[in-house]
Amino acid sequence: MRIGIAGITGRMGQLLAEEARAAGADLIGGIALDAPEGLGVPLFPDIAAMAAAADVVIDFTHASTAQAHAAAMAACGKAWVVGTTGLSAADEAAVAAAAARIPVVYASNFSAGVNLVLALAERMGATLPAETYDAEIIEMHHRQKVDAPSGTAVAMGRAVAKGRGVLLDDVMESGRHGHTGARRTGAIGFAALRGGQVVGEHSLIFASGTEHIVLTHRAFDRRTFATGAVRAAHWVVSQPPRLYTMMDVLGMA
Ligand SMILES: NC(=O)C1=CN([C@@H]2O[C@H](COP(=O)(O)OP(=O)(O)OC[C@H]3O[C@@H](n4cnc5c(N)ncnc54)[C@H](OP(=O)(O)O)[C@@H]3O)[C@@H](O)[C@H]2O)C=CC1
Ligand SMILES: O=C(O)C1=N[C@H](C(=O)O)C[C@H](O)C1
Repeated sequence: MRIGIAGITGRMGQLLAEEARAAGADLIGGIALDAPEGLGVPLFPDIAAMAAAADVVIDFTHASTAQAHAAAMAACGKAWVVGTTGLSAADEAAVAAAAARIPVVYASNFSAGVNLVLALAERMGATLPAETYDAEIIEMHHRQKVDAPSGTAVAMGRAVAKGRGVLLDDVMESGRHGHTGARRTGAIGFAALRGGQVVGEHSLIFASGTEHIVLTHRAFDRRTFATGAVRAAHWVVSQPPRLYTMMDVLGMA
């Protein structure tokens, strides 16, 4: 299988290149915003040129690329694994539109552990009444991270909202500051911390007047995301056009 990597110079891109090779794939090269000389892998001028030479493109770049990459991938007709976070509603609509023509796995987190937490989060949302259990999500990441709250935190919030039969957009309270008033019943709260080189930590808290339940996931090595994304690439390349998640790849959907 021929894999191309969008964002090959990045923290994730470098590990994706290692993991693609370790999994026996043919790493055809990558693209970056401003790649240095002597990277040791072929660099393509843009995603369309790379996709033309690949069977599947793994994309961990920046949200600003999402709409252009979606259009280029749909036109090329190749499979696409998207790990970029911080996508707007319009960006996500563009990814979904591309998935009408090509198979796409789009996931905010490719670790198996987080995807199990997402399944549990939906179940807890469905089971624990919103009137009694306040849902709050805390995440911490490295100082270089550019989007907040993290894609994983948003996915956790969406899972809880789905379990409660509401839309996250209608109940999200993010980054409280100043005279906020009392907490709204049924709100799902978010707090984002940034510092040092934290790979990724997420806690989902359900707090009632008499008990707290906390689900915590800690990633110690971002290789867990890279191995998951390469696994998704091997899986998606033989799937029909559709928008898939990592839960589909893991057989948890
Ligand atoms: N879904 C998941 O499991 C995970 C998702 N992520 C997400 O992946 C993304 C990348 O993270 P990370 O590797 O830490 O970030 P980095 O900043 O380390 O790397 C970003 C990469 O994207 C490239 N890039 C940026 N803008 C463009 C552009 N316009 N066109 C082409 N390439 C571009 C950069 O190129 P250059 O070096 O030239 O600037 C670089 O190669 C983030 O959105 C992050 O949240 C991260 C970890 C896990
Ligand atoms: O930017 C990161 O590093 C990470 N981003 C993803 C997210 O936004 O959830 C996944 C992981 O937490 C690391």
